[in-house]
Amino acid sequence: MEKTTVPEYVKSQRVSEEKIGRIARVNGESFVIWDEQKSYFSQVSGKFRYESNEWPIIGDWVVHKPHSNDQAIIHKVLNRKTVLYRKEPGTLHQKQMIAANIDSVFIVTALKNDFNLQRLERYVMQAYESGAKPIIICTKSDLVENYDEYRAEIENYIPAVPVYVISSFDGNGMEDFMSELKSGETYALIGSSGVGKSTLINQLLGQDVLLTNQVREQDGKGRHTTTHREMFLLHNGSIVMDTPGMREIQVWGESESLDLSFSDIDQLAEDCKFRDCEHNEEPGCAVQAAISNGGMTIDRLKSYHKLTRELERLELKEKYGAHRTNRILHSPNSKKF
Ligand SMILES: Nc1nc2c(ncn2[C@@H]2O[C@H](COP(=O)(O)OP(=O)(O)OP(=O)(O)O)[C@@H](O)[C@H]2O)c(=O)[nH]1
Ligand SMILES: [Zn+2]
Repeated sequence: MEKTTVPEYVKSQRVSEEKIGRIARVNGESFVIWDEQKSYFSQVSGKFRYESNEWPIIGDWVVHKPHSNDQAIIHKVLNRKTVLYRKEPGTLHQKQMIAANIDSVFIVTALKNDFNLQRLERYVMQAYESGAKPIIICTKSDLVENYDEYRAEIENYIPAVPVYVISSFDGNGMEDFMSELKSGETYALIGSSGVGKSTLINQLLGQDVLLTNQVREQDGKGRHTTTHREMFLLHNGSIVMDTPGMREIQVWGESESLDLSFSDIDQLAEDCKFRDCEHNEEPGCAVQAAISNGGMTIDRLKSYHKLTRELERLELKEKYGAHRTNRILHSPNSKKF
């Protein structure tokens, strides 16, 4: 039976003798909570259901009241430290909360086939957006000879984000990567389907808890979609979340997270002649100068521009609604993206 330790930022929200626990599994309207003594199956209270327009999400700290040995009612969700979002499927710009109170997001990519620097960069933005720290993990190093070249390419393209290269098959890099995991910290994995997220979680757990694609293929059932979200306690006391539904890339958010993931461009831009330099044709542009003298690649600037435009578009949508925005964006005078 799993239990957990309540951190200070959560304890400080406790009123008198309230019991605090953490949502460790979400399956529709059923939850599993871990508290400091034990775990409970639980549901939200009638009042919560009536008054709140948001359901608890995986990783949430909640106030709960046990009503039997293994059952409890959830009364309140406590303030979240970080929230990981995705775009609501089938909508243009609605955000859906996926997971809460994550310390670091593992951005998982597989070497060789899945490798795409721009896509990685977007995942990094998504992580910054959540408030958590991004960490890049390249899996399947056993499939390539030159994995250090891949690592160098990423480190060069996305500075200031740690990169780990691992193989769940031959164990390469695993020790180094596992030393990154700290007791009491919460990690979520995101990345495309098939990159090896479930395999990695099984490795970390030391047992096959999650079904991997390989198993699904072997048992003839093919791909199946996991609908529940769950977190796992590792032997060293850290927590890893499986968050199905984080497979696709979406971009949204505020320009602030753009600045964070493009800190290199940001830094150069301080020397641009104009404060509002867009680093195109402006005179005295330090970013263009860096490109000329080989200090930065043109691709990097291109993806910066692309993301800037996507974010602007999103902000417009949020401001005016999709219908109006489409008209603005598709009017003959507007830039096409
Ligand atoms: N060669 C190699 N294959 C791996 C490695 N890790 C996972 N795989 C294989 O890659 C396939 C996909 O792995 P999964 O762990 O199911 O991938 P996933 O990211 O969880 O996929 P979804 O659940 O669809 O998101 C399986 O066939 C694994 O056996 C690795 O380190 N090396
Ligand atoms: Zn400039």
